[in-house]
Amino acid sequence: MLDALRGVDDPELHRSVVDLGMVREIKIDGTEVTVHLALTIAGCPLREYFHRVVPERVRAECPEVTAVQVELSAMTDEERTEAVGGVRVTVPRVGESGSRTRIIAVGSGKGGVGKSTVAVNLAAALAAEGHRVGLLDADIWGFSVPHMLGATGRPTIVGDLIMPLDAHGLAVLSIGNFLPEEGPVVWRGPMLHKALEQMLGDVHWDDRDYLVIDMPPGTGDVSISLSQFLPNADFLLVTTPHESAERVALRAARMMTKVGLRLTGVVENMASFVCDDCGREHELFGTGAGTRLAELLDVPLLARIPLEPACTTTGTPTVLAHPEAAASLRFGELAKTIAAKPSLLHRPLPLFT
Ligand SMILES: Nc1ncnc2c1ncn2[C@@H]1O[C@H](COP(=O)(O)OP(=O)(O)OP(=O)(O)O)[C@@H](O)[C@H]1O
Repeated sequence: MLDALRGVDDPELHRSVVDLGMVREIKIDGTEVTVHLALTIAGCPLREYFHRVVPERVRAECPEVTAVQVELSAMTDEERTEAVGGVRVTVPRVGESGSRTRIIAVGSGKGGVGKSTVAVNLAAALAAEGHRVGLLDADIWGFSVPHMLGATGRPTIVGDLIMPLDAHGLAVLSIGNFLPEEGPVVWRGPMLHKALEQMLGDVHWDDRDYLVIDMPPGTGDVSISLSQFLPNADFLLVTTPHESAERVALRAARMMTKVGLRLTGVVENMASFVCDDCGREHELFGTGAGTRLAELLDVPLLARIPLEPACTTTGTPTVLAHPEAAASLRFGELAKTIAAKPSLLHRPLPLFT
């Protein structure tokens, strides 16, 4: 019976209820079974999940069982600390040596060029390729990821570990999940540094394959902190074809090298418009900006994403809502390009060092 329960995972901690020490008692009375589980938090929103999954699992493993009762209680503080402590030990923190999570930081010079759109769709496209992906919205002042993914709830906290939200198969966390809807963020450098440290270290990212980070535009305290926490991050710079965006992106790239971030490649967003009727691609805002910027920075132009009216849809990333759209196909190619290169160009920009 214990073996049957080994197949039941705590959906937040992603560990078997047996390994987490949640199984308190198993009573067998003929062909009827009662399982008592101690949950990590009282009033756990996952009660319904356990009432459904435990009987399913037991019946699948032991077909002779005719009835399964599930009783739930809550762990004590000490028991919870021990259970969560076990999770921490086996899962290295993101950015620590031993963590196999590849960090993809998505930044831009100017705001509004589609950095969050690229981060969200890249994360979803990587997940669609079968990778386990986390998405951290570090755009402290302009967070938009909760809205874009419909992940506006509050995260659960187990012991001192924060559980990211689940949205479309992505583990997601934004500063917006801790703040009132329209609340302002008035944080100075040291507070920001601490908040970011917590969002990387105290969140149960669970050894994901990728953690995509939506950075704030430009460079500043957040970029400096992240360069310290995550020196091996792959950094993608998003720009649009507009000359002004290109200039600002170039300046941002220079500043990034000064804080030690390493640029991996350029993504040109809103690069063109693909006509539904004739299928032709029109360069509405001029050509060559992404290529020029990539050449100047001596990094590859990783993708050119066309304008996509459906990109404004909120709640579901375009790659999932409209997988056939031209932009979605390019996001898919971008995900493949990134996944195909286990370690992209980890080196300082030659021009500016
Ligand atoms: N390829 C695209 N086609 C059409 N609309 C797009 C595209 N990319 C982004 N957008 C739209 O442009 C607006 C700005 O995008 P987004 O919020 O991703 O930019 P950002 O660079 O993250 O901005 P900020 O720095 O202010 O957070 C959004 O309304 C988004 O839906």
